[in-house]
Amino acid sequence: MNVRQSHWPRLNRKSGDPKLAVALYFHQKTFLSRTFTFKVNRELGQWENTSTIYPYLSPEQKEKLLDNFKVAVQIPTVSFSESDQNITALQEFDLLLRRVFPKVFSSSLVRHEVVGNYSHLFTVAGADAGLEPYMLLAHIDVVPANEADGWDAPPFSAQEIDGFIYGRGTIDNKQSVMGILQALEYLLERGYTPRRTFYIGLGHDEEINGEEGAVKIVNLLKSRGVKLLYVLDEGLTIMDGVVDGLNEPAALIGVSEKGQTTVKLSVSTPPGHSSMPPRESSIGILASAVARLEKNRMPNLFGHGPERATFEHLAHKFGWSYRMIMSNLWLFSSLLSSVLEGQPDTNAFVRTTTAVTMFNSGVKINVMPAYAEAFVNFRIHSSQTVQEVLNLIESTVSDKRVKVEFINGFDPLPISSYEDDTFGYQIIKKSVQDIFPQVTVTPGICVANTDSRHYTQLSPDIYRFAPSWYKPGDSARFHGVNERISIQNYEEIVLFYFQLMQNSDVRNLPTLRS
Ligand SMILES: CCCCCCCC/C=C\CCCCCCCC(=O)N[C@@H](Cc1ccccc1)C(=O)O
Ligand SMILES: [Zn+2]
Ligand SMILES: [Zn+2]
Repeated sequence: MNVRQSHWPRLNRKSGDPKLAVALYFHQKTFLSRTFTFKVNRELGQWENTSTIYPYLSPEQKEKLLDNFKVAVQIPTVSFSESDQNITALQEFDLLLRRVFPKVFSSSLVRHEVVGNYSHLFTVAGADAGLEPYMLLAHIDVVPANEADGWDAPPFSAQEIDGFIYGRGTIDNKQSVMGILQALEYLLERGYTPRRTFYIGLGHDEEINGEEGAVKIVNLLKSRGVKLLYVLDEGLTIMDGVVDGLNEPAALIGVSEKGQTTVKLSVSTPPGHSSMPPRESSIGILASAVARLEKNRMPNLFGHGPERATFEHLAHKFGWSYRMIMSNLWLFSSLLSSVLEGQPDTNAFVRTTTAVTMFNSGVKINVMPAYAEAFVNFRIHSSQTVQEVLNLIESTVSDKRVKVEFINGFDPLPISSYEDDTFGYQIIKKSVQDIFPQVTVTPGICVANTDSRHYTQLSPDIYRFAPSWYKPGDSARFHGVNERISIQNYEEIVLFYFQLMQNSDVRNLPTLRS
């Protein structure tokens, strides 16, 4: 029997997962020499009987939450650069939050503080001060968007097309900002008193490093001696149809995020008349170096980081041909990793990526340029370090005329626990399964960075996930054109946070049935 039935009747559309553990031992030099366990979600035992408010939205609530979300998307809270943000929009956003979430801002249970001028910290007091608090994060700012790049609707219009709301921030990350507060608003309206204290941190500068928002919130919490049971921020999503051979949707909970480093390559040559050019120009030398970096990608490290666990958890969900490949990785690992490196999003999962993002040179068409520079941004796989990547860059560039300068960087983030007895991971997993019963939950690695990387001193268990649906073609919407979310998905997101806040109120996870 699925014991959750008694507490969440509607939510139990999925039957219990089968118990299955098959361990295969391989003897190759790569990760395949380690145990490869086909670990299927184990059904957890009896959940504590807390009084829960049923996750339901009335037609009026659906209409209201959509209106609120649209207005949020219409406010252009753009971070242009570290020194250029749309301050007026951030102020307007502050007023919006106060207007549309009256319960949150008036409840005696909620303390609201503005941090770093435009970020927000909410402390929601739990009835049992003995329980360790948790924290939900999201960010208000967005990257710039230009309609002329090919948007089907103006990027700050929140226009509705075929059941989708179009606009910058709809999946990065106003769906979480508004979804979290909307869920809390509805819970408070329905008389909810949390048992476990929780924090909500809404940063205003995530897209430009989070120094004024997340970093200041962390310092404030540290000064108060706060320790967090878990942290949940934006990050991975529900993947549907993105991975070849995987026929069911999978919610990937980011248990870590990649590191990154940016280097500047530059070449200086004597300037001169373009009618008597040297054999190689500064631009040509630099272009060759950049081309070598693009051509000689960083090694495919599939299996050396948490992506191995992703495939372990998903193995039983693949079609038979892929299952056979995964059951015989000693033979087929290079085949699988070459499939993964075939698409930009899955490629990002298996290696340190190389992105040439800026290239500048030249002043006049008949003057040989004295100087050329390029910036290359690397996102570092979990099993590598900044130093190792820098060494590989030097050996690939391998041209004394090209100066390689380290601009900034940080190593991949620690890997948070995703064990059966890890509170945060299991609560997020249960909340996903409550709202999305058709979805398999698995750990993953977040390929981009989030504000949560500033929280490592407050908690060892940091997760990066928001339940947006991610389908083929959607990778181009992040920071790209036609960013959008379906209306149904936004409602699901509100319900997910609604459920997460209540699920987090259990004192302990159920003990596992043997
Ligand atoms: C097996 C399946 C593999 C699928 C893998 C990949 C799927 C990718 C899905 C979603 C990715 C969304 C990432 C959302 C978070 C975006 C956050 C962001 O943009 N962060 C900025 C932060 C930053 C960092 C440093 C300087 C300035 C800003 C970023 O990382 O650039
Ligand atoms: Zn984001
Ligand atoms: Zn972003």
